Formats: sequence, C-alpha cells, structure tokens
Amino acid sequence: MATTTTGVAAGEALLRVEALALHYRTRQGAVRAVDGLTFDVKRGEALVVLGESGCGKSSLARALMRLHPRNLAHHGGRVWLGETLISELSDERFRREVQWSRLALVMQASMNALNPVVKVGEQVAEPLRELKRWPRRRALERAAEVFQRVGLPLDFMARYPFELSGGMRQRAVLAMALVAEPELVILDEPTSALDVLTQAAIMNVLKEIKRDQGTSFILITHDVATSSELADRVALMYAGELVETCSAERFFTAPAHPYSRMLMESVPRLHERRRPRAIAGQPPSLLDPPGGCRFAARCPARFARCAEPSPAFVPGGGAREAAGEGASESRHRVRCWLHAPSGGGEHG
Ligand SMILES: Nc1ncnc2c1ncn2[C@@H]1O[C@H](COP(=O)(O)OP(=O)(O)OP(=O)(O)O)[C@@H](O)[C@H]1O
Repeated sequence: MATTTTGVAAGEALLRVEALALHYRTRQGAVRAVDGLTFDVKRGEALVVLGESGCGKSSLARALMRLHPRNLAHHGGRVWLGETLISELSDERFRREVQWSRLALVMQASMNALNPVVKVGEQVAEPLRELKRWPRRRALERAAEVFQRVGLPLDFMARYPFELSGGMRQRAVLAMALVAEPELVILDEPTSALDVLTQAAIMNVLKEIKRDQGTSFILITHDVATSSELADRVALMYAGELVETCSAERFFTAPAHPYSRMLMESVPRLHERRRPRAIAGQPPSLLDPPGGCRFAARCPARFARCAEPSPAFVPGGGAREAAGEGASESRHRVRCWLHAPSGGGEHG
C-alpha cells in the first residue's frame, strides 16, 4: 500500500457517503439539490466533483458540513468519517468533534470572508484557539507553520486582509482550513476568482499537502482543466445526482456515461483540430426532475428504457467491458441504462 512522506497509509476508505440528500423548501416546492449520492474518498485521495452550474455541487459540500440554510426541507443519508458515523452525531458533537477539526471546508469566494479588522495570522490561529482551546502563543506558532506550508511569507501574519492580494488571501483561507490538521478538506471552487498563474500555484500547494501529509480532498469545480491537476478520481454530477465515478485517468480518457463523454468533448484542447462541442439543451428543473434518466432529454444515445428510473450505480463500462473493450476498474460506477447488465444494445 502506498504511503505518504509522513507515513500515512494511503488507500483505505476515509469518507463513505450513502444516499446523501439535501432538499430546499421553496414556494414552488422542494428543490432536490442533492438527491441520493453514494460515493467514498480514500485516505490521501483527491476526489474531484465536476458538474455544470446548478447541479448541486455546493449543496453537496453544505450537506457534508451540515451548513443548513433556513429553508432546509430534508437532509438525509449516512456519512462515515473513518470509523465514525458522523451523520448520527448531534449538532453539538458534530461541531465540537468533526467540523473544521476533522472535516474542513474552503467555500466559494471565502477569501472575501476574512475579517477585515483582524490580522491574518490571528485569524489563521483562531480555529485552534476556539476548537482546541490552545493558548494564543502555541496557536500562532502552528499558524506560522501552516503559513509556510501554503507559501505565505511569515511577515504576512501581522497584515490585515486588505493588505493581501486575492491569491494571498485565498492561501490564508486555505491555511485556516488546514491549521487543525483535518483529515479531509472540501474545496468549493477554490481558485475560480483567481488568474491562471495563481490558480496553478495554489493547485501545486494542494498537491504538496496531499503528498506530504496524506490529507484527502474533495475538490468541487466546473473547470475540467484545473481539476485534472489534482484529481485521483472524478465524480460527475448531473441534476442533483452522480452519473459516473471513476479514476481520473479513466474519466479524462475514456469515460462511459454519455454525459461524461459530451462534457469531455466540450473542453477546448490546444493540440486537437476538432472544435469543442457544446451540449445542447438545459438540465431539468430540480423542483420536479424527470422520473427516468435526468440526462435523457439531452442524450443522443437515449432509448426506450431511459424513461424508467435510472439504474443504481453499476460497475462501469458494463456491456462494453464485457465485450472486451476496456479493462474494468473496481471503483468505476456509471448510472446509465446503456451500461446496466441487461441495458446495452437497444439504443438508437
Ligand atoms: N437555499 C436555497 N434555496 C432554494 N434553492 C437553492 C438554495 N441553494 C441552492 N439552491 C438551488 O439548488 C440547486 C443546486 O445549487 P448549488 O449551488 O448546490 O449548485 P452548484 O452546482 O454548486 O452551482 P454553481 O456551480 O453555480 O455554484 C440550484 O438549482 C440552486 O438554485
């Protein structure tokens, strides 16, 4: 089994998520933003959650972190972190024992959420003082370590957020998420507001942390190119559901679900002559999603069976792999009738 430079065993399941759901209450009815997701993340692994805007990616992060809006209608499913069934913990125990200390979140645009009147070093040290009751000096010493880890000069500890560039502020937010040494960090579009060079620099920092400390990551993004930098595995969401999970290598070269394939074809490539192809149509409303496959209306490969509720995740490549077209991968899952054991061959 692979180990990181700190000796953490990579490869055992750290996070296991079963039938996770998060629905919002609105005047029009319940918005089923996260609608029964099942997946896992291994220790030391980076899972990239991809999907177009509005498919429920940020809601997935909120569901895992229990950051509920006022109009929460339903939060369900089971979540294990290591041996702990964290979904069963009371809110109080979840806050005390899990949030930030074992499971941290860097939210979209959180670099703008730093407190403008508190020095950055103090803010990075704050989780240790609040959660672990560490004395100020010890917390600041640890904050200094993490500052260096994320590539911030130490003298920036005494600066206020407005004295830092956007990229530096984002590194500070990352330092805050990492300071209590969580096992898993969820990053929701962590670099989308930054220029490409700064994006690349932050991705490198994440890669180093993963390699050296064995930290696991869930990186949420709609940006296929950036995601490929860090991804060990990919989970693709569509309209509140997962449609495919597999190794990054498999996803970027030979994905199985028609939506995954079309998404990859929509990405511009420098060295290819073909033009990127946009996916026609819109995702369905999450207020009343179709009972059958949610992608069917946009899918060129749809056939009669797609009107039936999609099959539960089946081992990927199903029919094609049985025909010898590709090597099977034990954690490759696809939610598509084309790949169900008896589903292939009828389409047209
Ligand atoms: N508090 C809320 N009340 C009602 N609907 C909500 C609420 N928050 C999000 N939604 C809806 O839930 C769906 C999923 O939203 P979410 O922000 O999770 O998607 P996303 O994939 O992260 O999108 P983006 O990439 O644009 O951030 C969308 O239809 C959104 O409008």
